[in-house]
Amino acid sequence: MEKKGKENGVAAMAACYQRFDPAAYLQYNYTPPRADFERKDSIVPWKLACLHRAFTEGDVSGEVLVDIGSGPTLYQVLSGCEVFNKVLLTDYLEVNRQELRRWLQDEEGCNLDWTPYLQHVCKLEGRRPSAWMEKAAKLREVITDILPVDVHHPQPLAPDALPSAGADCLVSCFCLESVSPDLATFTRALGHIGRLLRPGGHLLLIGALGESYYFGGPGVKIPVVPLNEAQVCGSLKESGFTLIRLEVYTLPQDMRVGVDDVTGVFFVKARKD
Ligand SMILES: C[S@@+](CC[C@H](N)C(=O)[O-])C[C@H]1O[C@@H](n2cnc3c(N)ncnc32)[C@H](O)[C@@H]1O
Ligand SMILES: O=S(=O)(c1ccc2c(c1)CN[C@@H](CF)C2)N1CCSCC1
Repeated sequence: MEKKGKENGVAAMAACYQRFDPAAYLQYNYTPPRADFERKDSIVPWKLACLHRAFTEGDVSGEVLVDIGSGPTLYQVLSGCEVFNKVLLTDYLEVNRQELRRWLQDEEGCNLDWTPYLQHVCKLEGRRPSAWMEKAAKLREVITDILPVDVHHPQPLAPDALPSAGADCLVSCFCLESVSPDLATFTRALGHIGRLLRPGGHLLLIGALGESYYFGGPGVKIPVVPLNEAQVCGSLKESGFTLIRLEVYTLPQDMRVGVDDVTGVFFVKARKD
């Protein structure tokens, strides 16, 4: 794509996000019936189990974990907060950073109660579900910053955001494909965030398969670059990552409720070469 076209696509995407509504987004994706902990085939326990295993199987360690494109959600770091003593959350929009700050500062006005997610991860860790308050306190202790990020910039974070060696681990969920107009831009963005990671550091990536749009609020239809597994693997290789594990979840028919056209979800654990 010639340079002008690439910039236009990214600019158009940024314009869509000016209408993103964190409260609606949380309601569409993170409350029942879509987010159901009781269903055996539910996506939310699957995602939390993928993250729990990835963070606790012994090869992931260090000081600094960065979540790229956090949005208004915290589930991404519920397992990682027990492994890293410095966790950075990041997002492009101030409205999302404000939502995260409200939870972090235990203020009124949060748009989602994360207790069921905290309790579920405590169960995965073999702790009693009532330990969720301790986990919430741990999160509030280790999340040291909530920063602006733009994955389309070669340097997605402010220069002083990370130690010179880079982060030890990155996690990113439903971000890159949701902010990229095409596969080349997705791959470029993956390369940009890869530069935030030290060599040998780990990337945990969760994303949508086969999705071409989602609603980021009432009437806020946001385009998504539809991906398949082969394209995800190709982009990882092209961006200097070695794949450790790829897992795929296929959405049950009744989970396809119109807020998006996602058909499946991938989980990737990879290591930076
Ligand atoms: C689909 S949401 C994913 C939110 C969350 N990680 C999750 O798992 O639900 C995509 C997020 O990407 C953010 N975003 C939009 N443009 C971005 C950009 N250029 N760089 C980084 N993040 C961006 C949006 O603000 C939004 O929070
Ligand atoms: O956790 S999910 O896999 C999920 C969670 C978030 C998103 C999607 C899917 C797909 N569209 C994304 C747009 F970027 C956002 N999930 C989909 C099934 S029901 C519960 C929510």
